[in-house]
Amino acid sequence: MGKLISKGWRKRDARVIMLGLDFAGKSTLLYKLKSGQAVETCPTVGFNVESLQTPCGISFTLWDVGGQDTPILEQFWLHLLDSHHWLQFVPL
Ligand SMILES: Nc1nc2c(ncn2[C@@H]2O[C@H](COP(=O)(O)OP(=O)(O)OP(=O)(O)O)[C@@H](O)[C@H]2O)c(=O)[nH]1
Ligand SMILES: [Mg+2]
Repeated sequence: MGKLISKGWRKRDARVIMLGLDFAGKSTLLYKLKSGQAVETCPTVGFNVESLQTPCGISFTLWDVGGQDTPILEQFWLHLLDSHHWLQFVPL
């Protein structure tokens, strides 16, 4: 995200998908960024979505995807793979 906030970046909004194994700390990071505080989390079923704005006016939509294998997560991946719109935000 630091790169997006740097001077040369002109787009004013970004969508970020947070991926990682279960218990890696994704939701903790999401809510820390959102509220500035460490919050107690539960294992994510499906995904959490939060929006936040930096002081310099860049909007982020953060998708925190649960690391555990669930049918909801499978649906999410199918939706992601079906959508070129989302694929452009997946780092390679
Ligand atoms: N020591 C330490 N513990 C952390 C840190 N970040 C998260 N945790 C703890 O790790 C556990 C899992 O954190 P979550 O944020 O729920 O992990 P997650 O990646 O969202 O897990 P899933 O939702 O199952 O995919 C929690 O008990 C957190 O308190 C960290 O930086 N240091
Ligand atoms: Mg989680």
